[in-house]
Amino acid sequence: MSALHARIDRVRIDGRDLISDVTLDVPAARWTAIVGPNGAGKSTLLRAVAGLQKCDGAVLLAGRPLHDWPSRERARQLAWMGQQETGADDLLALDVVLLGRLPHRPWLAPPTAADHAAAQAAMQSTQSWDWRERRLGSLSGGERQRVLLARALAVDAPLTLMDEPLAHLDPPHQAEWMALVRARVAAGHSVVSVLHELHLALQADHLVLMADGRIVHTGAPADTATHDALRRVFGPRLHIAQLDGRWIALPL
Ligand SMILES: Nc1ncnc2c1ncn2[C@@H]1O[C@H](COP(=O)(O)OP(=O)(O)OP(=O)(O)O)[C@@H](O)[C@H]1O
Repeated sequence: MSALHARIDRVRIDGRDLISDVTLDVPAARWTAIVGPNGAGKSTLLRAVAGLQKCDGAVLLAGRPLHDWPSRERARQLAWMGQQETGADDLLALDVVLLGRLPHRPWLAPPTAADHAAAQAAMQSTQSWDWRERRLGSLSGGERQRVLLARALAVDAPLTLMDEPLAHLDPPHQAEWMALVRARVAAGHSVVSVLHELHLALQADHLVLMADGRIVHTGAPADTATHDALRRVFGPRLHIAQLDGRWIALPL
């Protein structure tokens, strides 16, 4: 079964169709990367399938319509990491990560020892535990990103959607992020990430390529058809080659 299946006829904002005729199938226990040029509609699609953006269409989460899920259950099933999220700047980093545990406890109940343990494990896995007592707004872009990643991981949801999770991360932490994703997928979880880093997207299990509000190709990152589609969308200067057995893409 798919972790998520979406048929989106359109997303219309201010009289403009930002997404048209999209079918997105997210395989279970796999890492799916969504790529495409600026303005292609990647974030809009991710927000629509997460239920954060109104759309014409239907989204099935683990086979059940998204809007049929009781909200707390849905929040345990689907974790979200958005792009440039604001609003929690005054909170301590640890409290931000503990927000990820909210769906696991009754309304207004204080965090349990298990919640604290999950938050600590998540922060240690993103190397953000050291600044647990610092306010989110005082952190650098990359430090902040690692706290927000820890919050998404602390949910421990079967499906995690991440919009540009690598923004601001230095190369070692990009590699760490990929190892975290791999570990989650090995444990049976599903991950969808919108990425601009094509060299990392090519390490995913499944690639979704968008352009002009549509999905123009889906396939395995190693497939020649996927490479041809990437060059069609990003231009012939995109050089795709193998390095140490992995596919990389460079604009040359
Ligand atoms: N709230 C909005 N109101 C009007 N237009 C919007 C809104 N949100 C997005 N758009 C437009 O929809 C199009 C798709 O935006 P979206 O953010 O989904 O693209 P993207 O592929 O994620 O881009 P990027 O790679 O630059 O982040 C863009 O042209 C954008 O300007």
